[in-house]
Amino acid sequence: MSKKIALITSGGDAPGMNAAIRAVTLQAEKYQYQVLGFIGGYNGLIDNHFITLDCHKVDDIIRKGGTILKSARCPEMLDNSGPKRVVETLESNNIDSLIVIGGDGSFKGCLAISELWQGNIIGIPGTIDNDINGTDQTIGFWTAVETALDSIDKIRDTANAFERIFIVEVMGRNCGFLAVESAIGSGAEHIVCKEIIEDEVQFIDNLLVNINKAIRNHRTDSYIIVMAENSLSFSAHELSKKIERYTGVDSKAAILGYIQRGGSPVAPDRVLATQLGVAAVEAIKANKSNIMVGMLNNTATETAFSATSYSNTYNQKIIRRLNQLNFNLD
Ligand SMILES: Nc1ncnc2c1ncn2[C@@H]1O[C@H](COP(=O)(O)OP(=O)(O)OP(=O)(O)O)[C@@H](O)[C@H]1O
Ligand SMILES: O=P(O)(O)OC[C@H]1O[C@](O)(CO)[C@@H](O)[C@@H]1O
Repeated sequence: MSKKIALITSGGDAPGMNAAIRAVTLQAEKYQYQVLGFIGGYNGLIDNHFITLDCHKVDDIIRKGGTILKSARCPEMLDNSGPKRVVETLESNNIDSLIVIGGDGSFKGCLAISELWQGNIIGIPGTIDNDINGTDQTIGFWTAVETALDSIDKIRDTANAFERIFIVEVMGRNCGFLAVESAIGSGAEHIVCKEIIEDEVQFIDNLLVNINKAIRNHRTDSYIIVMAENSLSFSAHELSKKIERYTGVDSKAAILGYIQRGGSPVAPDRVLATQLGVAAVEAIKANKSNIMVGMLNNTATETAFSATSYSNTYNQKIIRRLNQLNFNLD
């Protein structure tokens, strides 16, 4: 049966989104399904702004960062008018399926649409935060870790030269995975993320004592703390000042910011994006709806949108991961 698929990228852009767009388009062509790529996330669906995707449009985009369909946040989706206008666009174009590449916020948008529309809605997890239940990794995560490692390695050089303490803040919204893998991969001395903080005052007291001890014992020339954004009630700069006052050692903060969202996707992101793009079209072919496709333990999985939100189970997952690798949590 012929199908007409609407495709968007939504929320924070992530390296590998283009690879997923390519995979959806090529797999759809295999079945002679048509794919309309709407521009700028849900805004494109509200404004009926799209391009037709085919093998020529997705040629050579697998290695490119960003998203050829653009992405955005769309506040209108948070009240009734947004989903209603999306459905008007879907119906006026005779679309029967919608694929959304984005984070768990985007999947809440899918749920809102599903209350008004009977078509097949499939999600593909794309966000650098890796904050989605139902997949071990999200598209873009490993590229963001690589970018963070590249920066932290450079910070280490100057930190060693000046024997300084550095706080390196990474993204992640409210999730510590990006901080965890960046800290482990860079050989950082410490990590700060919400999931390991029970009592902030106590946590900071321990941190200060540990840094002081390490510095007095000359265990390392420099001391790097990888901190997830939004993990404390104060900024990375304020933390560096506290540390400097306590230890008497020069301390600096470096906020990595948006560079983590860019760049050519690394191999694991390209491969995951390709697998999930194909899986999304297969799910449509099998007449499935309201699910996100993902990979758990190298096995393709499907998770109801309602179960994709980042949850407290991740606290345990993060602590286990750090303990497994003998990472200092005190
Ligand atoms: N509760 C909701 N109901 C309807 N739509 C929503 C809801 N939450 C988010 N959306 C829609 O999804 C868009 C993207 O959500 P959000 O900004 O949370 O990013 P995300 O998809 O979680 O990705 P990332 O975390 O990588 O930025 C929002 O701008 C909004 O249009
Ligand atoms: O691009 P914006 O809207 O400033 O959003 C930034 C947020 O998006 C992300 O890059 C992806 O969710 C987060 O890590 C970060 O907190």
